[in-house]
Amino acid sequence: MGLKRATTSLEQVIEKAGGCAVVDGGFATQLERHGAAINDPLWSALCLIKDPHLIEQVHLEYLEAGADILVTSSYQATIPGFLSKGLSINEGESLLMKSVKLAVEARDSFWDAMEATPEHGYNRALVAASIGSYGAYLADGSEYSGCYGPDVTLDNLKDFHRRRLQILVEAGSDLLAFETIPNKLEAQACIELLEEEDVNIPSWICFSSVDGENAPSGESFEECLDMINKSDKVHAVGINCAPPHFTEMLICKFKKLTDKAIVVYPNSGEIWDGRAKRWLPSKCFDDDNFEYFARRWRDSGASLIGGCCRTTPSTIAAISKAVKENP
Ligand SMILES: C[S+](C)CC[C@H](N)C(=O)O
Ligand SMILES: N[C@@H](CCS)C(=O)O
Ligand SMILES: [Zn+2]
Repeated sequence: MGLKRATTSLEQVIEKAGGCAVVDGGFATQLERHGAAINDPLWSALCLIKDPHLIEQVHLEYLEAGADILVTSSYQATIPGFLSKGLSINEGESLLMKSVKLAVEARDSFWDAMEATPEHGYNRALVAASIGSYGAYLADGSEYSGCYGPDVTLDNLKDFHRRRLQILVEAGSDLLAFETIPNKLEAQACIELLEEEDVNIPSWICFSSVDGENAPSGESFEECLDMINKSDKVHAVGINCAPPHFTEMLICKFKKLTDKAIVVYPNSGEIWDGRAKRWLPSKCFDDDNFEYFARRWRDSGASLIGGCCRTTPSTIAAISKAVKENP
């Protein structure tokens, strides 16, 4: 599944970016800054139904900020999620496709404009299809706990992810971004699915972390990465939507555990209240902190760096400046 030509493109984009490519920032965050109301079980995926133009606009804003990789709006977009809104399977599948098309269109129109601009300094971005964890779909904050209960099996998780993954690949994404994976079982489901579906575009698997040491389930990253290392379908592994204070420590840990590329895109440091569906203030990084630490993260061995929730295009501009202008 997927076009063979894309298999090396993640490595190429890293190389073209000078050894460290920039991932975009908080997607839902930027939708909200434009006024989108997403306090809903579908969260940012609600905009696929209500305001697709805004999705394209946010992608363009991250491209302008210097993102080499755009992550699609499909984090919390799932067929069961759309069904529970009263949509049909066909409509749900079309919305998933649309999440890729919107990012591809933004990337292509931005790149056409840049190619006509002398000395623009941008790279042609890749489109990474977001595959949010099962916990994201549950919409109860369990992507930060990994507690799916005793009834959720490996097969349940594979069934949950399978159709969305097929659609996102078929829609023409350049890579797959598994995001906020909170436990080993779900990472195993992702790996087995990549194999079973014979996915030929690259993918990364990002875990969340709440203690800066382990996966949220309490399972060690040693055991998670041991398993991931055996899969050649996974090109990069890392952490997203964890506090930035943990990032350097986790890069150093991951460096010892894998030869795969390391991807980090932390949130601002604020804490998600899954029940109230809002961010609680906590020790935070501002854009200057991101600029300073992004360089350290790169020097510690990360080759894909961006931001997650509560980061914005100005954060990504700061990261881009840090990692590209300071070799
Ligand atoms: C990355 S979290 C902030 C996304 C929202 C969460 N899955 C929820 O619906 O509560
Ligand atoms: N790609 C998603 C991740 C949420 S944790 C977003 O930025 O909204
Ligand atoms: Zn996030």
